[in-house]
Amino acid sequence: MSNLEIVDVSHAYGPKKVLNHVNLRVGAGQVVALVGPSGCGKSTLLRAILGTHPSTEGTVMVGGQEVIRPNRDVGIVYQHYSLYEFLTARENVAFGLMLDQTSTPYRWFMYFGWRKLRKQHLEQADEFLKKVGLYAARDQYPSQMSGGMRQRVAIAQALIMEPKILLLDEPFGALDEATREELQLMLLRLYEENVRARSENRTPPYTVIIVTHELNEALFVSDRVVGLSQYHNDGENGATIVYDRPAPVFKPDEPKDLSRFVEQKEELIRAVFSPTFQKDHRQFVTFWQENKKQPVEETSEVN
Ligand SMILES: Nc1ncnc2c1ncn2[C@@H]1O[C@H](COP(=O)(O)OP(=O)(O)OP(=O)(O)O)[C@@H](O)[C@H]1O
Repeated sequence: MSNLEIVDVSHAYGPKKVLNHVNLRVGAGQVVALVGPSGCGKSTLLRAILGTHPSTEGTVMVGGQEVIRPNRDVGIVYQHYSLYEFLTARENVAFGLMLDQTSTPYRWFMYFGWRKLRKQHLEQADEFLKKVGLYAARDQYPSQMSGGMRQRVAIAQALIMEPKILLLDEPFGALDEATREELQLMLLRLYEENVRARSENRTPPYTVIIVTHELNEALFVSDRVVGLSQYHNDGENGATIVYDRPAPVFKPDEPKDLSRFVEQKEELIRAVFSPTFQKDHRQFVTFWQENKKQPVEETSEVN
């Protein structure tokens, strides 16, 4: 079973058709970069996956369940961090678990049980802060942190809920170049956990869709690039997936060798961003055919 399955999703805002028969299947452990021209409907698609704005047609399934409202199987981190200013890093990360696992009466009337649970949640938060390289700052408040540190906390805050899919909506867009690179490496480190889990026959823990305007970032941090675009033969009825191919996988300790994806970046620019490159939109939608390592049942393609 795929972690995310988008089946024939179309969306319109009144008469304005934005998404046009979008189909996408994402397996556990994939890190998908979602790119596309400005205004093509990336946020609309994310909102349908999140369940805040279900699509006008089609179905979104996460972990085999139809998404009709926000739920804990889908996490999201936005460009502008939304941490609780009055909580430390570890308290911020533990906060979701506390809300999920305790009620107000429980916290009031089961004081000792609550204290014990809280200790466990804070310990779990510490583990996730280690994963995002922020353990040393666990007792700092957001006002004492840089933008990059806050974004790491936001990612740990989302990961601790163990979502079936984590949506990252331009997560590094507000950061300077050097900090952005550090956070990209952090994502590659998380991806290494997926690789390790796969090699030990465990389910890889992190399944991610990252929306980014930066094509170098898209190709660097993901193992699959999906292009959503209105530039295709039926574009007047909205954007659809016109590109879906594997991306090169980098290791965090390797040099960032951009030459490994120069050709693919040019292909992506033509296939997704060029208004004049007329094409059958299936031509570059070949991820499952190309990725032979996936189980057989995943190879029948969509769209
Ligand atoms: N609530 C809304 N009501 C009407 N039109 C909307 C609404 N939200 C988005 N749109 C329109 O739908 C289209 C897709 O918007 P969306 O924000 O999903 O695109 P996007 O690809 O995320 O854009 P960007 O890359 O610029 O963030 C745009 O033309 C936008 O103006």
